[in-house]
Amino acid sequence: MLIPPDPIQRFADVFERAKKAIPVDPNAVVVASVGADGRPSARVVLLKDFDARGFVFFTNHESRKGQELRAHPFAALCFYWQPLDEQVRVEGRVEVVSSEEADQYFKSRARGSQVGAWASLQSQRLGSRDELETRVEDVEKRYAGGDVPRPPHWSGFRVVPDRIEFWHAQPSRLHDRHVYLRDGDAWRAQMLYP
Ligand SMILES: Cc1cc2nc3c(=O)[nH]c(=O)nc-3n(C[C@H](O)[C@H](O)[C@H](O)COP(=O)(O)O)c2cc1C
Repeated sequence: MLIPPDPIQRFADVFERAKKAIPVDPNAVVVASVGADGRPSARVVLLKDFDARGFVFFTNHESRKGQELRAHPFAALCFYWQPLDEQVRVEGRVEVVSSEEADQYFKSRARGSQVGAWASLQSQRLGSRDELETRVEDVEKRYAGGDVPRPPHWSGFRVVPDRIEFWHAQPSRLHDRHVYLRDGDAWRAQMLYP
């Protein structure tokens, strides 16, 4: 098989197929970060945008992942689309998206999610559900009758890829692995043993 030259276009093609095959959250992706002690942590987020600049998700920048990614700005993403028998791994440096980009996405969110972004001290210890509900009510009161602004601690991270790997299952169990390594402005593709 000839390896397609552009991994971003290839991702776009696979993602289109994933959206058709998977009714719920086809954009769910595991993101791994590394703590100050060198210990990795991983969780699922939703991919909200991607293009040649990178892969974007939104979160609380004071959360565990937020603190880790700001202190050590490298991440690994891992998509697995079972109906497609396809895994895509993306690695690279992490940047914070522009305020305009974050504002634009925040405005498109449901009001409940906007309120939640203020009310939730994501990843901090929560004493009780009541405590959380009281915080939600307080935020609702504060912004009653008006728009909910984007909290300063809530924004997007863009993973700027320097390595993208496509893994595709083969019936022989000798699966296909194509890795793309960034080479200046271009990509260099090679196969890997499965
Ligand atoms: C399907 C799914 C989608 C999720 N999407 C997001 C998301 O886009 N942003 C986010 O901050 N957390 C999202 N979460 C919650 C995270 O997995 C995680 O619990 C939370 O961000 C706290 O992670 P941390 O303590 O490592 O920072 C999602 C969870 C699931 C299961």
